[in-house]
Amino acid sequence: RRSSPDSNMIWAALLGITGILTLVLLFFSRTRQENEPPLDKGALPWLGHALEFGRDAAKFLARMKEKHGDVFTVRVAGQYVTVVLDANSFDSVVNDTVSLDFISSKNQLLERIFHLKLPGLQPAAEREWMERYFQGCRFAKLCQTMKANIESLLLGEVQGSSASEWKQDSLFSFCYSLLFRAGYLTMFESTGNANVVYEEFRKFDQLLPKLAQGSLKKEESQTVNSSRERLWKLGSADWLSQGSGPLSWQQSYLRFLHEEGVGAEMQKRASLLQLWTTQCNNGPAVFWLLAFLLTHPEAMEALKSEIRRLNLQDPSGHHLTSNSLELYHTPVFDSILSETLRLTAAVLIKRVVVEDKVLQMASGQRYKLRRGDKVILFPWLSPQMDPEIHPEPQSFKFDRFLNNDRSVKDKFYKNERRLKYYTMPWGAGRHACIGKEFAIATIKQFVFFILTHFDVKKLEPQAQLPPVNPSRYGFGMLQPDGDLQVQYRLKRSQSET
Ligand code: HEM
Ligand SMILES: CCCCC[C@H](O)/C=C/[C@@H]1[C@@H](C/C=C\CCCC(=O)O)[C@@H]2C[C@H]1OO2
Repeated sequence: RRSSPDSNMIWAALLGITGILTLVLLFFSRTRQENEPPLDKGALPWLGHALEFGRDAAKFLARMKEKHGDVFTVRVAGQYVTVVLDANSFDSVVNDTVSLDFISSKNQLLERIFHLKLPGLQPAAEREWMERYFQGCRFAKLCQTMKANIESLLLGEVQGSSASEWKQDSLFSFCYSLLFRAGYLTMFESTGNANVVYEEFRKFDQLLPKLAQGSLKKEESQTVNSSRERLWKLGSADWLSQGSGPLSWQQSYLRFLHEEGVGAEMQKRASLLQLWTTQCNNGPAVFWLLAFLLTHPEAMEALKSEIRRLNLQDPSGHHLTSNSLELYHTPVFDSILSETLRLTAAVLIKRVVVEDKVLQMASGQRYKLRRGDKVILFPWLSPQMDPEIHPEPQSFKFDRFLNNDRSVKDKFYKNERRLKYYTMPWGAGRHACIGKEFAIATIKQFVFFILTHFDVKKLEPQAQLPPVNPSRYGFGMLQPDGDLQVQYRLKRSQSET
């Protein structure tokens, strides 16, 4: 069959265009330059490693570390991301506020996840406001109210059931729901319907990683949109028309935003951001801690014996208040919490390179970073799961952070160098967690109350920990895929009083 002159011309044009595109791609395509980290662009044009990264960031980054070492650059959806996994060199990332910027990448996420734009708001002013709130009298009041809410919600769970009757529940749902509701009543609306907000919040939270990565399916997108709308409505608080009582944390925050010139619509959206930021980690943290205790009897026994030694009473015979509980030395509990967070806190620390930078490694090596690229740390992989720092890193060892004399162990080494960052659940530098002390106080209150007032056991004695949901790597506390069935009841001595 003979082709017409027209189709010959079309073929020639197509070939020409393809040739030009190939030349342009070759010319502009990125190659590794001298003194730059190893470059791994992945097989897919433009997308690079985006799919593998999104599916399971921990697995992907571990594979790259195996291939390239502690520093490398990968292509992820058109972006070049340099990953730094040498904990001895973290300071040159977390302490650099000149060449590296946190805000622009955070703002992108805020817009995508919460439809939130706060152009007039100074991030430093907001952070300062929050830091001040989590100190002194207001902090003490928050701890007290949180303690009261935790206790009444926990006791509410067994109200009406007879003294020795075991109740059954799924541990993750139980912990997340209870801590969310206690946190909501403490910081947001003390008279609100925390159950309804929690149900909606979970739908949103479950899809948040996919929303952040832009990989939602159509029906998931609809769920997220309607959940977000409902949460905006449920969570909007009016700080102006309140009576004479003290403002809640949320109302004070909204008043602060108003004074900074933020309008009502963005205030409502910022409220949801803060609801997520302040409530998404405590429940999962307590779940993992209790799940480790239930699957490691020696850890449970060590903690119970520490609690018995405290006697949980002050010399005047009164039960401990939340403040005095914080004052007690609880090295075993502290070690168990650190070990829990080492295994299950998995935030990605991300910065944008705003001017060309030389990354100074502890080894003396220097790497050039290009403006416009991103830099990330993933402390879960390194230092938290590094076998040179923490032998048998996959195992839960309740005394990993204890010295032989039961004092807190804080000396860890890599390559004979003492590490500043041997575990990093709270982030580091100018953007580290603001609520750390409050979170620790809350987790301690919850765990101590449950162990002193309830009997708790696994439903199936042989049951193991559920696996991790791999889509959560990078988004704060990990969550399980599945759950752990447990039984609990009020302790005899408590039900008699
Ligand atoms: C186990 C519990 C918690 C863990 C593991 C945790 C962890 C973190 C981490 C790693 C960051 C920094 C993320 C980054 O560098 O991008 C962060 C930020 C933050 N956390 Fe926490 N957090 C917890 C609980 C809380 C609680 C209870 C509150 C408040 C009530 C809170 C308030 C905040 C706030 C406001 C920020 C934002 C800081 C900023 O943007 O500058 N966190 N948290
Ligand atoms: C999702 C963006 C909001 C950031 C708010 C705040 O600065 C951080 C709060 C962290 C948050 C960390 C989770 C995700 C960060 C996104 C990682 C990425 O850039 O891909 C969560 C609550 C706080 O601890 O864990």
